[in-house]
Amino acid sequence: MSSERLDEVARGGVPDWLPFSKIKLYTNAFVRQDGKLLLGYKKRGFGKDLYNGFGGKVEPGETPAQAALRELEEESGIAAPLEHCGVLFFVLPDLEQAFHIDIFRAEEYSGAITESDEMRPQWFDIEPAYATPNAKPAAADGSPKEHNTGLPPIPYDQMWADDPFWLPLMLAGRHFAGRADFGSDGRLQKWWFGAKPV
Ligand SMILES: COc1nc(N)nc2c1ncn2[C@H]1C[C@H](O)[C@@H](COP(=O)(O)OP(=O)(O)OP(=O)(O)O)O1
Repeated sequence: MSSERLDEVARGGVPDWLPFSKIKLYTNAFVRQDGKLLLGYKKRGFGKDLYNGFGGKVEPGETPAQAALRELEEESGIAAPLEHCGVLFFVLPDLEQAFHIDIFRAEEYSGAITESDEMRPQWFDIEPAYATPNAKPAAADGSPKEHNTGLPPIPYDQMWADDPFWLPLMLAGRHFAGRADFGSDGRLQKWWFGAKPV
């Protein structure tokens, strides 16, 4: 991401950021198509039982973009023309390492979506009203709105607590960056998110 200033989108929590002694590089990739967002239900390991994009550690000798393509294929069976759209940094109290995560997105894919040992892929509705957490779909006259896709909404209540801050930015086509520090209860304890001006 360029050094252009970001507009602050959200900030909150306690005064001080958590310390960390090591940074590990990760990726996370999101594919959307025809009003749908593909997420994976994590079946094991870190983030088990949460929905997320497809991603993991950047291996030695790989660029983040190469790692993102590899992880997407390994975890969901598909290939996609991924574009970099954001950077996130997370610190958890019980982990020595901090997470530096390059986020990628694509609007098309090839191959057959396939469940892996790690992830069970599932499509969700990204009807604009659902792009923000807790939003209820409504027509212009206020009546409940039919879904075009018939799919469930993005399951923010089964995702990491940071996701409601930046996922809507990604869905809106913004470039973003942010940091979130977690408490030992799994809740956010301090956060900041920003996006490139539109
Ligand atoms: C702490 O907050 C987080 N929020 C979100 N939205 N995503 C996160 C957070 N912390 C980690 N992640 C992402 C980063 C990666 O995409 C995955 C974790 O990757 P994993 O540990 O599964 O890495 P792999 O290389 O696939 O692991 P294996 O060794 O099991 O193959 O979560």
